[in-house]
Amino acid sequence: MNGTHSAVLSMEGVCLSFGAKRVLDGLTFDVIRGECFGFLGPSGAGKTTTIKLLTRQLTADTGRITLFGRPIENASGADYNRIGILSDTSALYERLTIEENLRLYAQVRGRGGRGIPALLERVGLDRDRKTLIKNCSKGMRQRAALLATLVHSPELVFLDEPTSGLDPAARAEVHKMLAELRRAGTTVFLTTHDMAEAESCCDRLAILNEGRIVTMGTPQSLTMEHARNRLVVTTRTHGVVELTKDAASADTVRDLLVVGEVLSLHSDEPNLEEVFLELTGKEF
Ligand SMILES: Nc1ncnc2c1ncn2[C@@H]1O[C@H](COP(=O)(O)OP(=O)(O)OP(=O)(O)O)[C@@H](O)[C@H]1O
Repeated sequence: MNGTHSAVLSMEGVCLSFGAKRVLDGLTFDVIRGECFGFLGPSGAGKTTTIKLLTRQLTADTGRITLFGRPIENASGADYNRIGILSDTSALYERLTIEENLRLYAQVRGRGGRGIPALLERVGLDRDRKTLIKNCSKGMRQRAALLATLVHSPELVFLDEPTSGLDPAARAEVHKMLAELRRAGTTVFLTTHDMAEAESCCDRLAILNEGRIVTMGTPQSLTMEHARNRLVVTTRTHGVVELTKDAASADTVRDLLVVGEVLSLHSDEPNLEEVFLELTGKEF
Protein backbone atom coordinates (compact mmCIF):
# COMPACT_ATOMS: atom_id res chain seq x y z
CA MET A 1 0.00 0.00 0.00
CA ASN A 2 1.52 3.27 -0.99
CA GLY A 3 -1.23 5.91 -0.85
CA THR A 4 -0.60 8.82 1.42
CA HIS A 5 -4.08 10.38 1.68
CA SER A 6 -5.34 8.04 4.40
CA ALA A 7 -1.92 7.22 5.84
CA VAL A 8 -1.60 8.43 9.42
CA LEU A 9 2.07 7.64 9.36
CA SER A 10 4.53 6.30 6.87
CA MET A 11 8.15 5.32 6.60
CA GLU A 12 10.07 5.26 3.37
CA GLY A 13 13.53 3.76 3.09
CA VAL A 14 14.33 4.40 6.74
CA CYS A 15 17.74 3.25 7.99
CA LEU A 16 19.29 3.54 11.42
CA SER A 17 22.56 2.26 12.84
CA PHE A 18 23.87 2.19 16.37
CA GLY A 19 27.60 2.53 15.86
CA ALA A 20 28.61 -0.02 13.25
CA LYS A 21 25.45 -2.05 13.73
CA ARG A 22 22.65 -1.43 11.23
CA VAL A 23 19.45 -1.92 13.20
CA LEU A 24 16.86 -0.74 10.64
CA ASP A 25 17.54 -1.31 6.99
CA GLY A 26 15.28 0.44 4.50
CA LEU A 27 11.93 0.27 6.30
CA THR A 28 9.00 1.22 4.09
CA PHE A 29 5.36 1.00 5.17
CA ASP A 30 2.19 3.04 5.71
CA VAL A 31 -0.26 2.86 8.58
CA ILE A 32 -3.77 3.69 7.45
CA ARG A 33 -6.23 5.73 9.49
CA GLY A 34 -8.38 3.55 11.72
CA GLU A 35 -6.45 0.31 11.28
CA CYS A 36 -4.72 -1.81 13.89
CA PHE A 37 -1.27 -2.39 12.38
CA GLY A 38 0.67 -5.24 13.97
CA PHE A 39 4.44 -5.01 13.93
CA LEU A 40 5.93 -8.43 14.62
CA GLY A 41 9.44 -9.70 14.79
CA PRO A 42 11.83 -11.72 16.92
CA SER A 43 13.60 -10.14 19.85
CA GLY A 44 16.09 -7.55 18.65
CA ALA A 45 14.47 -7.19 15.20
CA GLY A 46 14.05 -3.43 15.70
CA LYS A 47 10.38 -3.02 16.75
CA THR A 48 10.94 -0.72 19.72
CA THR A 49 13.54 1.24 17.77
CA THR A 50 10.91 1.80 15.05
CA ILE A 51 8.42 3.12 17.63
CA LYS A 52 11.14 5.42 18.97
CA LEU A 53 11.68 6.83 15.48
CA LEU A 54 7.96 7.27 14.92
CA THR A 55 7.63 9.12 18.21
CA ARG A 56 10.82 11.14 17.68
CA GLN A 57 12.72 9.67 20.57
CA LEU A 58 15.33 8.82 17.92
CA THR A 59 16.20 10.30 14.52
CA ALA A 60 16.73 8.19 11.39
CA ASP A 61 20.06 8.24 9.55
CA THR A 62 18.32 8.23 6.16
CA GLY A 63 14.81 7.90 4.74
CA ARG A 64 11.52 9.76 5.23
CA ILE A 65 9.02 9.53 8.04
CA THR A 66 5.64 11.21 7.72
CA LEU A 67 3.27 11.76 10.62
CA PHE A 68 -0.28 13.01 10.01
CA GLY A 69 0.75 13.86 6.45
CA ARG A 70 3.78 16.01 7.32
CA PRO A 71 7.48 15.21 7.58
CA ILE A 72 8.11 14.16 11.16
CA GLU A 73 10.73 16.91 11.54
CA ASN A 74 7.87 19.42 11.26
CA ALA A 75 5.59 17.72 13.79
CA SER A 76 4.29 20.16 16.36
CA GLY A 77 3.33 19.84 20.01
CA ALA A 78 -0.28 19.72 18.83
CA ASP A 79 0.59 16.70 16.65
CA TYR A 80 2.09 14.94 19.67
CA ASN A 81 -1.10 15.53 21.58
CA ARG A 82 -2.83 13.41 18.93
CA ILE A 83 -0.63 10.45 19.92
CA GLY A 84 -0.55 8.04 22.86
CA ILE A 85 2.42 5.81 23.69
CA LEU A 86 2.42 2.73 25.89
CA SER A 87 5.84 1.18 26.40
CA ASP A 88 7.36 -1.10 29.00
CA THR A 89 8.77 2.01 30.62
CA SER A 90 5.37 3.76 30.83
CA ALA A 91 5.45 5.11 34.36
CA LEU A 92 2.65 5.09 36.87
CA TYR A 93 3.22 6.64 40.27
CA GLU A 94 3.27 3.81 42.80
CA ARG A 95 2.03 5.90 45.71
CA LEU A 96 -0.88 7.41 43.82
CA THR A 97 -4.17 5.68 43.13
CA ILE A 98 -5.22 4.61 39.66
CA GLU A 99 -7.54 7.61 39.41
CA GLU A 100 -4.91 10.07 40.68
CA ASN A 101 -2.47 8.77 38.08
CA LEU A 102 -5.02 9.27 35.32
CA ARG A 103 -5.79 12.81 36.50
CA LEU A 104 -2.09 13.58 36.48
CA TYR A 105 -1.67 12.25 32.94
CA ALA A 106 -4.72 14.23 31.79
CA GLN A 107 -3.25 17.37 33.33
CA VAL A 108 0.10 16.82 31.60
CA ARG A 109 -1.81 16.53 28.32
CA GLY A 110 -3.67 19.77 29.08
CA ARG A 111 -6.97 18.01 29.62
CA GLY A 112 -9.49 18.12 32.44
CA GLY A 113 -10.38 14.87 34.15
CA ARG A 114 -14.06 14.81 33.19
CA GLY A 115 -13.79 11.74 30.98
CA ILE A 116 -11.88 9.68 33.56
CA PRO A 117 -14.82 8.05 35.40
CA ALA A 118 -16.25 6.86 32.06
CA LEU A 119 -12.85 5.50 30.98
CA LEU A 120 -12.48 3.62 34.28
CA GLU A 121 -15.93 2.19 33.93
CA ARG A 122 -15.33 1.06 30.36
CA VAL A 123 -12.44 -1.16 31.39
CA GLY A 124 -13.93 -2.35 34.66
CA LEU A 125 -11.54 -0.41 36.88
CA ASP A 126 -14.12 1.95 38.41
CA ARG A 127 -14.38 -0.04 41.63
CA ASP A 128 -10.58 -0.09 41.94
CA ARG A 129 -10.06 3.56 41.13
CA LYS A 130 -8.91 4.35 44.67
CA THR A 131 -6.39 1.48 44.77
CA LEU A 132 -2.77 2.57 45.04
CA ILE A 133 -0.71 1.43 42.05
CA LYS A 134 1.68 -0.37 44.40
CA ASN A 135 -1.24 -2.57 45.50
CA CYS A 136 -2.46 -3.35 41.97
CA SER A 137 -2.02 -6.68 40.18
CA LYS A 138 0.05 -6.71 37.00
CA GLY A 139 -3.12 -6.86 34.90
CA MET A 140 -4.68 -3.88 36.71
CA ARG A 141 -1.47 -1.90 36.30
CA GLN A 142 -1.36 -2.61 32.60
CA ARG A 143 -4.98 -1.59 32.12
CA ALA A 144 -4.30 1.58 34.14
CA ALA A 145 -1.19 2.30 32.03
CA LEU A 146 -3.25 1.81 28.88
CA LEU A 147 -5.87 4.23 30.19
CA ALA A 148 -3.14 6.75 30.97
CA THR A 149 -2.14 6.43 27.30
CA LEU A 150 -5.74 7.13 26.23
CA VAL A 151 -6.70 9.85 28.69
CA HIS A 152 -6.41 12.60 26.05
CA SER A 153 -8.34 10.63 23.38
CA PRO A 154 -5.40 10.21 20.97
CA GLU A 155 -6.09 9.43 17.30
CA LEU A 156 -3.01 7.23 17.06
CA VAL A 157 -1.63 4.98 19.77
CA PHE A 158 1.64 3.06 19.90
CA LEU A 159 1.38 -0.04 22.04
CA ASP A 160 4.70 -1.77 22.59
CA GLU A 161 3.95 -5.32 23.75
CA PRO A 162 0.88 -4.36 25.80
CA THR A 163 0.16 -7.92 26.94
CA SER A 164 3.69 -9.07 27.65
CA GLY A 165 3.85 -11.01 30.91
CA LEU A 166 0.10 -10.91 31.56
CA ASP A 167 -1.97 -13.95 32.49
CA PRO A 168 -4.73 -15.03 30.06
CA ALA A 169 -7.50 -13.17 31.95
CA ALA A 170 -5.54 -9.89 32.05
CA ARG A 171 -4.58 -10.37 28.41
CA ALA A 172 -8.25 -10.80 27.51
CA GLU A 173 -9.02 -7.49 29.28
CA VAL A 174 -6.39 -5.70 27.22
CA HIS A 175 -7.77 -7.34 24.07
CA LYS A 176 -11.21 -5.99 24.96
CA MET A 177 -9.71 -2.52 25.21
CA LEU A 178 -8.03 -3.00 21.84
CA ALA A 179 -11.32 -4.05 20.29
CA GLU A 180 -12.95 -0.90 21.70
CA LEU A 181 -10.21 1.28 20.25
CA ARG A 182 -10.76 -0.34 16.88
CA ARG A 183 -14.50 0.24 17.08
CA ALA A 184 -13.87 3.88 17.98
CA GLY A 185 -11.70 4.28 14.86
CA THR A 186 -8.44 4.90 16.76
CA THR A 187 -5.36 3.97 14.73
CA VAL A 188 -3.20 1.47 16.61
CA PHE A 189 0.44 0.54 16.02
CA LEU A 190 0.95 -2.64 18.02
CA THR A 191 4.03 -4.71 18.64
CA THR A 192 3.56 -8.17 20.04
CA HIS A 193 5.18 -11.58 20.32
CA ASP A 194 1.77 -13.21 20.57
CA MET A 195 0.72 -14.56 17.19
CA ALA A 196 -2.86 -15.30 18.26
CA GLU A 197 -3.14 -11.70 19.44
CA ALA A 198 -1.74 -10.44 16.13
CA GLU A 199 -4.18 -12.58 14.19
CA SER A 200 -7.26 -11.59 16.15
CA CYS A 201 -6.52 -7.92 16.92
CA CYS A 202 -4.80 -6.63 13.77
CA ASP A 203 -6.13 -5.60 10.38
CA ARG A 204 -2.66 -5.81 8.82
CA LEU A 205 0.69 -7.15 9.93
CA ALA A 206 4.30 -6.53 9.03
CA ILE A 207 6.96 -9.06 10.03
CA LEU A 208 10.33 -7.52 10.74
CA ASN A 209 13.54 -9.51 10.78
CA GLU A 210 16.99 -8.04 11.38
CA GLY A 211 15.75 -4.54 10.59
CA ARG A 212 13.93 -5.45 7.37
CA ILE A 213 10.27 -6.06 6.67
CA VAL A 214 10.09 -9.57 5.27
CA THR A 215 6.35 -9.63 4.62
CA MET A 216 3.28 -7.46 5.09
CA GLY A 217 -0.46 -7.99 4.62
CA THR A 218 -3.64 -9.07 6.34
CA PRO A 219 -3.25 -12.04 8.70
CA GLN A 220 -5.22 -14.13 6.24
CA SER A 221 -3.16 -13.07 3.22
CA LEU A 222 0.08 -13.92 5.02
CA THR A 223 -1.04 -17.44 5.77
CA MET A 224 -2.51 -17.88 2.28
CA GLU A 225 0.71 -16.62 0.70
CA HIS A 226 2.59 -19.36 2.48
CA ALA A 227 0.01 -22.03 1.83
CA ARG A 228 1.40 -25.41 1.03
CA ASN A 229 0.47 -27.30 -2.07
CA ARG A 230 -1.35 -29.91 -0.04
CA LEU A 231 -4.87 -31.22 0.50
CA VAL A 232 -5.54 -33.39 3.52
CA VAL A 233 -8.41 -35.86 3.25
CA THR A 234 -9.51 -37.84 6.27
CA THR A 235 -11.22 -40.99 5.06
CA ARG A 236 -13.49 -43.55 6.69
CA THR A 237 -11.32 -46.62 6.05
CA HIS A 238 -7.95 -45.43 4.63
CA GLY A 239 -6.95 -42.96 7.35
CA VAL A 240 -5.51 -39.60 6.36
CA VAL A 241 -4.68 -39.20 2.67
CA GLU A 242 -2.45 -36.33 1.57
CA LEU A 243 -2.81 -35.05 -1.98
CA THR A 244 -1.21 -32.29 -3.99
CA LYS A 245 -3.47 -29.49 -5.23
CA ASP A 246 -3.56 -30.47 -8.88
CA ALA A 247 -5.86 -31.86 -11.53
CA ALA A 248 -4.74 -35.43 -10.88
CA SER A 249 -6.02 -35.22 -7.31
CA ALA A 250 -9.46 -34.13 -8.48
CA ASP A 251 -10.30 -37.68 -9.64
CA THR A 252 -9.10 -39.21 -6.37
CA VAL A 253 -11.16 -36.76 -4.32
CA ARG A 254 -14.22 -37.36 -6.50
CA ASP A 255 -13.87 -41.14 -6.23
CA LEU A 256 -13.56 -40.91 -2.44
CA LEU A 257 -16.60 -38.62 -2.24
CA VAL A 258 -18.71 -40.89 -4.45
CA VAL A 259 -18.18 -43.93 -2.19
CA GLY A 260 -18.82 -41.91 0.96
CA GLU A 261 -15.24 -42.26 2.20
CA VAL A 262 -14.57 -38.58 2.97
CA LEU A 263 -14.90 -37.54 6.60
CA SER A 264 -13.11 -34.22 6.16
CA LEU A 265 -11.24 -32.39 3.43
CA HIS A 266 -9.08 -29.37 3.98
CA SER A 267 -6.32 -27.35 2.50
CA ASP A 268 -3.21 -27.46 4.68
CA GLU A 269 -2.55 -23.76 5.42
CA PRO A 270 0.19 -22.85 7.86
CA ASN A 271 -0.77 -20.78 10.88
CA LEU A 272 0.79 -17.40 11.59
CA GLU A 273 3.35 -18.93 13.97
CA GLU A 274 4.59 -21.22 11.22
CA VAL A 275 4.79 -18.33 8.75
CA PHE A 276 6.73 -16.30 11.30
CA LEU A 277 9.17 -19.16 11.93
CA GLU A 278 9.59 -19.81 8.23
CA LEU A 279 10.39 -16.15 7.48
CA THR A 280 12.57 -15.35 10.46
CA GLY A 281 13.97 -18.73 11.37
CA LYS A 282 13.47 -17.73 14.99
CA GLU A 283 11.15 -18.45 17.88
CA PHE A 284 9.23 -15.45 19.16
N1 LIG B 1 20.47 2.70 22.35
C1 LIG B 1 20.95 1.64 21.73
N2 LIG B 1 22.29 1.51 21.51
C2 LIG B 1 22.79 0.44 20.87
N3 LIG B 1 22.04 -0.58 20.41
C3 LIG B 1 20.72 -0.53 20.61
C4 LIG B 1 20.10 0.58 21.29
N4 LIG B 1 18.76 0.36 21.32
C5 LIG B 1 18.55 -0.83 20.71
N5 LIG B 1 19.71 -1.35 20.28
C6 LIG B 1 19.89 -2.61 19.53
O1 LIG B 1 19.05 -2.52 18.39
C7 LIG B 1 18.47 -3.78 18.08
C8 LIG B 1 16.97 -3.65 18.00
O2 LIG B 1 16.46 -3.40 19.31
P1 LIG B 1 14.91 -3.21 19.59
O3 LIG B 1 14.78 -2.91 21.04
O4 LIG B 1 14.36 -2.25 18.62
O5 LIG B 1 14.36 -4.67 19.27
P2 LIG B 1 12.89 -5.26 19.47
O6 LIG B 1 12.50 -5.84 18.16
O7 LIG B 1 12.00 -4.23 20.06
O8 LIG B 1 13.17 -6.43 20.51
P3 LIG B 1 12.23 -7.02 21.71
O9 LIG B 1 11.16 -7.82 21.03
O10 LIG B 1 13.17 -7.89 22.47
O11 LIG B 1 11.69 -5.86 22.49
C9 LIG B 1 18.97 -4.74 19.15
O12 LIG B 1 20.08 -5.43 18.65
C10 LIG B 1 19.38 -3.84 20.28
O13 LIG B 1 20.40 -4.42 21.04
